[in-house]
Amino acid sequence: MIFVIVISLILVLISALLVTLHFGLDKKVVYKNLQFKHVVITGGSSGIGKAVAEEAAKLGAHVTIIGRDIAKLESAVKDISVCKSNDEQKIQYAALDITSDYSSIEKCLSSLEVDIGPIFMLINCAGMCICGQFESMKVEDIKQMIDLNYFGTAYPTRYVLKGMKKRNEGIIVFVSSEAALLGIYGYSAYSAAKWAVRGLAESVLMELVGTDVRLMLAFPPDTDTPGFKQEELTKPKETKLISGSGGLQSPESVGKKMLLDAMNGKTYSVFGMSGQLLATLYCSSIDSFGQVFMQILTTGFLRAITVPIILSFHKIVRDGLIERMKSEKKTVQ
Ligand SMILES: NC(=O)C1=CN([C@@H]2O[C@H](COP(=O)(O)OP(=O)(O)OC[C@H]3O[C@@H](n4cnc5c(N)ncnc54)[C@H](OP(=O)(O)O)[C@@H]3O)[C@@H](O)[C@H]2O)C=CC1
Ligand SMILES: CCCCCCCCCCCCCCCC(=O)[C@@H](N)CO
Repeated sequence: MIFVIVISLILVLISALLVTLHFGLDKKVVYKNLQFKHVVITGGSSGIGKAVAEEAAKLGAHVTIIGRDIAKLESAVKDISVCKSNDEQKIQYAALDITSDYSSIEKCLSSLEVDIGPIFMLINCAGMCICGQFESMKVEDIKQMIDLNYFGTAYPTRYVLKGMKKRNEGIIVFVSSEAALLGIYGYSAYSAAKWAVRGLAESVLMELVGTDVRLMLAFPPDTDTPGFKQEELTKPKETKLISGSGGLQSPESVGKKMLLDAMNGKTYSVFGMSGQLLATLYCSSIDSFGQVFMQILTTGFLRAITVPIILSFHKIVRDGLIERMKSEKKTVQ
């Protein structure tokens, strides 16, 4: 009996491999340098976005950062300029609220292209997280999560796609979050927006098959940025405990890896063990035969590891509930 099962599994694997070979993998597009290429980074005045901007400047790019606060933009331009690899590079900013209507986004980005040149790389990094139990969240915050994290990515992307497809070159980066790979207590409204970012990315990706334009989706875990420090102030204890188990990265390491992964034609960019684990289970990119083979060998085993982890998260929530009930009783007495 076991012999029959093993033989059938091997036959299934071999036929799957033959069919995969028949269709062939998508062409891998690698961009080796950014010398004098125009790189636009929304949210480039702080945290992860600023770190990516500094890396792009080191690689010789013309860099435009986008944000709302002009003092922050000016000071970031100074810091990014220090990273330039030659004097002809232009480092500048554009003040724009990325939640504005489409025509404002179009106007801003097209004027940047007139000034500096066609956008070669768009990094959609502007975003933020407001945490809380869903029923207690301000209704306007729920909408803000989608306006900023989703539309703030969708609109600039819609604008750059036409030109990139026409020139048959370019890279778009979407910054999602590990919170778009599994639902987490306290991240509801934010997570839904980052999940939408993932849905958009994977569909647009398929629309780019056959071209040399690439789109990469990044899933950072907690990263020690000004935005993260702000979010920690109101984050429920349960969210801190669960989210913290993914570790804390530095914006510099996330920014550097993100930029290199995008230039190397990766579909997903993940950070640390938690990112590897979650992406293997829930994303399963098809970049190489070796990668697919590893996925086939490991996913069952990884599922066995993650089920107890997820259940331990549920225990954190149950413990929090018991603690709150106890303290409510005390205050009544
Ligand atoms: N830090 C973390 O733990 C993680 C972060 N992420 C994601 O990474 C991205 C960067 O986060 P992080 O570096 O922590 O954030 P920061 O708060 O440090 O920086 C956010 C940047 O976005 C800009 N921004 C915010 N709102 C707008 C707006 N309406 N229009 C234009 N620009 C705006 C800010 O400038 P200004 O305020 O001047 O507009 C700033 O430049 C976000 O999308 C976040 O969701 C994902 C996973 C983990
Ligand atoms: C199922 C397998 C489990 C394996 C271990 C997984 C650990 C989960 C950690 C999730 C971390 C989510 C971080 C989101 C950070 C973020 O987006 C905010 N900080 C935004 O600012």
